[in-house]
Amino acid sequence: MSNHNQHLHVAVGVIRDNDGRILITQRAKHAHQGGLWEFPGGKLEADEPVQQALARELAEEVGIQVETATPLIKINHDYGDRHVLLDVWNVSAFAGQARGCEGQAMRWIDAEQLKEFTFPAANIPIIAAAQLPHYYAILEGRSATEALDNCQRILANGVKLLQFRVKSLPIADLQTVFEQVSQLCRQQQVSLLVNADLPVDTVNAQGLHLSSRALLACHERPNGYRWVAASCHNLDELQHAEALGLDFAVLAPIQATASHPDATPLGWQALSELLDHINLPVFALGGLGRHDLNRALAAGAQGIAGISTFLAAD
Ligand SMILES: Nc1nc2c([nH]c(=O)n2[C@@H]2O[C@H](COP(=O)(O)OP(=O)(O)OP(=O)(O)O)[C@@H](O)[C@H]2O)c(=O)[nH]1
Ligand SMILES: [Mg+2]
Repeated sequence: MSNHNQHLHVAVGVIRDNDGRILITQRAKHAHQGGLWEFPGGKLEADEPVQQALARELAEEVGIQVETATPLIKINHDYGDRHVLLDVWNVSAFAGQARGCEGQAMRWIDAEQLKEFTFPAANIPIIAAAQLPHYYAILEGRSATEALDNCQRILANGVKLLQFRVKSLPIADLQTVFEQVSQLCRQQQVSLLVNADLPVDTVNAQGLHLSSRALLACHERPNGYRWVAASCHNLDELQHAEALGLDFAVLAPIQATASHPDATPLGWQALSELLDHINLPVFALGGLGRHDLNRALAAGAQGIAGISTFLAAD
């Protein structure tokens, strides 16, 4: 029987142990995408809820009992012979000792090692999502002193992903602040993305964050960065970011915000509907706080981006 145009809904688990390592297994040689590495999981049965399928598949394939699972990302991918909806969950607590119940090879690896293994094509955004944290802080400041102070407050809150969006400073001050922020980020293993008018040769940042205008002017992914992200406000911009192969996007505004009083908020429902069409980790931004994380995850987002919410003490 031909599988052509088959639509499969698949429950997939990114399982983490107490050290934050991730479990990967190798697909059987003769299976679809055989021999490649994967995150354990499998097809939903008729009328089976996705979380139940996740628990069943992870028990069958790697012998664990899921205790805590939160949504990570949904991927729609067409392999030509079949269409898959990969419904991917972070499994942060489980009982039992993982083992390859079907005789498959299995490894526990650090998130940064994921790129050393070959996964099916659909997994590229899953890997980015698994490597990214839930919070993305945007650093602003009206003076060098204020920017540096804000940076220290953000890092003290445990943020591991930071966008440098300091504008309107004399170039010499901007460069000095950038150097100081860079150094703090290196010391504290924080990934830094630059969204500022700095001369390219002074920017030794790991990442680049494109404004929506810069995104639309790009025809290919900028070279040489560990992370490239973009600010988006609608489906067109999100699709452009995905087509360029960017690592993630920020979508705004979700709620009303004092910093952009004229912008119409998208709301949670529109966020969720937009994300159903996008295979990219997306942070929700605009009028949100850290307490909105679960709501953002339920809508299919990677997490929360923000400015002021990361300045306040936890
Ligand atoms: N489990 C899993 N499946 C993936 C991943 N990436 C990906 O493209 N797939 C695709 O999702 C589809 C379903 O997965 P599966 O073969 O694990 O389904 P299953 O466990 O129910 O297999 P079975 O038919 O042997 O019972 C396959 O076409 C597979 O290629 C991944 O990371 N994990
Ligand atoms: Mg499977």
